Amino acid sequence: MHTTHPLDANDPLAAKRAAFSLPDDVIYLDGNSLGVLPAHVPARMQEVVANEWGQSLIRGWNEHNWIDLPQRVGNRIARLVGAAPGTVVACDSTTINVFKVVSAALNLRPDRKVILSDSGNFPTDLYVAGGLAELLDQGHELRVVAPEDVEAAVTDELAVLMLTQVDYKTGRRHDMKALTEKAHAAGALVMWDLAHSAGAFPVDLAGANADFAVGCGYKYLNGGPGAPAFLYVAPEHKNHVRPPMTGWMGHEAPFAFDLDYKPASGVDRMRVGTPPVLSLSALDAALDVFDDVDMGDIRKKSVSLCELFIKEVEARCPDLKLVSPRNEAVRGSQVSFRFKEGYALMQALIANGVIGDFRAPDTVRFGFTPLYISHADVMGAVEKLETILADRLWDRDEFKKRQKVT
Ligand SMILES: Cc1ncc(COP(=O)(O)O)c(C=O)c1O
Ligand SMILES: Nc1c(O)cccc1C(=O)C[C@H](N)C(=O)O
Repeated sequence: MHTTHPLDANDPLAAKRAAFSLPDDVIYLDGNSLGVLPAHVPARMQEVVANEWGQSLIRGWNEHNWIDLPQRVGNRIARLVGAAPGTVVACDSTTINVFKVVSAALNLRPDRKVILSDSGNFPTDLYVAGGLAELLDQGHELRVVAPEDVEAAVTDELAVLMLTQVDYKTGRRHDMKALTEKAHAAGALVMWDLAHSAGAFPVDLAGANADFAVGCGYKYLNGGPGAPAFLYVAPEHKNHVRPPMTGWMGHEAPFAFDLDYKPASGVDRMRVGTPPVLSLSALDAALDVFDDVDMGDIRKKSVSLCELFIKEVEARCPDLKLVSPRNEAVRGSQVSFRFKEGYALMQALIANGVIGDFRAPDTVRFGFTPLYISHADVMGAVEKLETILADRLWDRDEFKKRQKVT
């Protein structure tokens, strides 16, 4: 196993690894699916559970300002995705936020009926948009084209262009600014799913003029399994959108217990019910690791890690075929390869301490999270990969048996 690599010598993020609790015997290349536990989070959670909840009880809503956690955490995420304060709220799951945002966007384009997306989108986004079109029963259509055909498919029929910036399987990255501009020129609104972008590289929602965005709290933001997600509404829409879920936490005065619904001003109207204080507190604490980090440094190191991985795998594991873009400019922070027995290969890798994941039918996927992964880890992972392939260690029944969650 490599313990040092020359490219790690001047890494401005090297010290960050100590801020995470990583098992010693694991090279973790799956932070794009579930981020790593920041080392200070357990103590913070102990404090929240034992003192905030345990001692303050119901008084905690005021004493610890639990009620504003969605905005406070939202504002911290806003900084990472190039959004102004007061435009992001941390709430619900990404799936639910897709529903809320697409519905609100359709409502702003009542004369148009087409939602355009691509076949590289994460299925939940497509399921939700298709389901919403059915539910509305007003003739809406979800149109799905190949990722490379999106630009040409933008027409003046579009109400909403709904895209995930980084393809979860291949790591291919859409040009957010160019596609947003194109959609706006056609009179459409745009929603970006930043699940594989937020915390992975600099995102500039305001600079791209995006209308809406959603994203996950448990991937590169390290908020823990099932962490709350976030949503963004551009300043020009945030006081006009009509939320589809008119819950009391999106009301202008929830504690007036008024019988009539009046939306809160700003992005708060997209909140629905009581915030999950424990999970939001974990996400809030986890975001501390970004406080003194330059997202430009994260991107620089991410590119370097991905380039090294691609170069070494292609040189040493010729049976693997690269599916990610070779050009870093159109790639996120993950690298995928195709291998016929990809599932068994990934299980063998995991059994040997290298954790990535598998996406059907034949893709092995490796996420590179610069806050806690080094170039030495990349070399260590490639070495295991090379041995497992050379010795056909994947070719065992135990590695071929599918698990419930892959
Ligand atoms: C791009 C993308 N969008 C949405 C989701 C789903 O989010 P959730 O299951 O947290 O609602 C995921 C991953 O699960 C994803 O990768
Ligand atoms: N959310 C997940 C889960 O609950 C279990 C296993 C994986 C996930 C994921 O996040 C998958 C992920 N969005 C992906 O990019 O494939």
